[in-house]
Amino acid sequence: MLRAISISFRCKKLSFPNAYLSRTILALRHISVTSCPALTMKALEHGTPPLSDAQRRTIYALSTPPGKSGVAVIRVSGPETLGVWQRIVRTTRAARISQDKGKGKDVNRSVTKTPSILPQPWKMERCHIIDPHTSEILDDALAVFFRGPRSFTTEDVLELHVHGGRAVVGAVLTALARVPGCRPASPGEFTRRAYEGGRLDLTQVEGLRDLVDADTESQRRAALRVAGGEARSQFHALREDIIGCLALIEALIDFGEGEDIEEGVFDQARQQAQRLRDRIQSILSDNRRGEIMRTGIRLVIFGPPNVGKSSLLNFLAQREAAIVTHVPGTTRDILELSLDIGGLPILVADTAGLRESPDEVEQIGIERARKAVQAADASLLVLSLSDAVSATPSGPRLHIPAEIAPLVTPNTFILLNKMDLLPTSVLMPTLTALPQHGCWAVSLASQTGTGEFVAGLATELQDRYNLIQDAEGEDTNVPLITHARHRVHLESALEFLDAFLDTPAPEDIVLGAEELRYAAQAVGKISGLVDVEDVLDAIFNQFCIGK
Ligand SMILES: Nc1nc2c(ncn2[C@@H]2O[C@H](COP(=O)(O)OP(=O)(O)OP(=O)(O)O)[C@@H](O)[C@H]2O)c(=O)[nH]1
Ligand SMILES: [Mg+2]
Repeated sequence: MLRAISISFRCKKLSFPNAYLSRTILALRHISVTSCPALTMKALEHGTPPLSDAQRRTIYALSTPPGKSGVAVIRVSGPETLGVWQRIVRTTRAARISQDKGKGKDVNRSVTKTPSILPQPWKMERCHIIDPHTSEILDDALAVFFRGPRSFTTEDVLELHVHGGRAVVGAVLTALARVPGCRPASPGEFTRRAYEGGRLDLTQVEGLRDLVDADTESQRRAALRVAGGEARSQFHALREDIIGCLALIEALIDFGEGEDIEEGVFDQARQQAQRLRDRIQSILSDNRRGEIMRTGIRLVIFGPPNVGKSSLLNFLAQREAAIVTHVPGTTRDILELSLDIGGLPILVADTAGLRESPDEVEQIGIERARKAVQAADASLLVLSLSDAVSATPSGPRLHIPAEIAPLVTPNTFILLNKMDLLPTSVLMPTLTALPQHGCWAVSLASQTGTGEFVAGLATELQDRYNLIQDAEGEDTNVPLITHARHRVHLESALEFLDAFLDTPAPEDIVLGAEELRYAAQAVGKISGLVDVEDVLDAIFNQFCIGK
């Protein structure tokens, strides 16, 4: 139908004879009649061409998860929202008003018979939802009208809080489909309208999505900050400063130093660019903390066979996720689980025990385990305490098998398991000789020391990812970058600033200005201020319908 309309417009522009035009439109109508549902037929019978999706600008969707629930929220947004209210919402307020005027006796019975009255914006009202054709009551509900631009999408928005049964929701959605100008929303369309209306920038859109997806406390806190506009204002300030630097150079190009412009402006611009460069560099040197916190810290459990790696995974998951037997080489493939450890999102992976093995299948598993350790954000080496610690004249000494040693770094956490197998006389001096940080001794069989281990691991990870809260419970040293997309644009802004700083002397100032312009554009792309059409679909399509 869209194509039909655009062709007819083009025909008009080229001044085709009217007879030709009407034949074309008739033919196109025929196409739409054969390809469109009953609604189209009905519209044509009444002599009005059906509306295209683009024309039906008012969208609606169930915003709560489908299925049975106490309450379901249906959202409507767009220019026809008030029309929707008038057609399907009958408030008890309206009935009361008409009763006061002596036109009705019983408020409840007269609600649907009462003509609609305008909503009181931002106030929740008790109402009946009615079928616009039959006036049948579909539900006893609550409705709230948000008058644009003071709404989520910046358009008029209506929220219907109905009973969360499938039949109720289905009936209300069907009623909405019957209101002219309305169509179902596509995934993320409400948020996209909020973005297009200037209510949110792209970082806030991403923050909102992360908030919906947040599984742990740290993810929730980080997403809430971004959705609230913290990243938006910082990226905005950065872009403004680059533009300020560009303004100096533009002034030099237009007027020249010395005559109309005071001396030293070029040097001033260079110093400013250098400071901006350092600022971006320090934002980028965050060890990907923001991205890791959002997606989860990848922690790989590794070590020799039969030391209790799978037992550890099961303990952390609090269920029998992995197979545990006394046979060395039980685990072959990588088993990954998403867990919440001390409020941190952790993707824990159990791996095959590392050893020389003639078994082809086991060899593949071992190779996968090695690669997983190398690609991980953090790794945890599990050893059996009795095998790993040997007595030496200078005290107990930790022994790491030769095939595992290359994978161990100063950042590797160590868990010494099976401490129940060591006699107390040997255990006590061993425990006192262990490193103070990142090393724990436990018995997964008897669950001795496991509480200290989990708390210690969480603290170490919080330290490492620098997510420490201050006395007021606020996170300190919060990373600005939370998505790989931000990093890509900041890296290119850094390159443009470097290119500006490399521009030789004031002669090439025009080229230098161009570099600064690109740097500002790169930072602008993070917020969606320029030229980001290509990324919009990717970002909004990840939302569920109704968001
Ligand atoms: N005594 C004792 N036995 C344990 C402890 N933890 C695990 N085990 C036993 O050690 C054996 C091996 O445990 P797993 O968890 O399968 O060890 P794994 O490191 O995953 O072994 P692979 O998958 O073969 O690499 C099982 O029989 C467990 O019951 C412990 O703390 N003490
Ligand atoms: Mg195992």
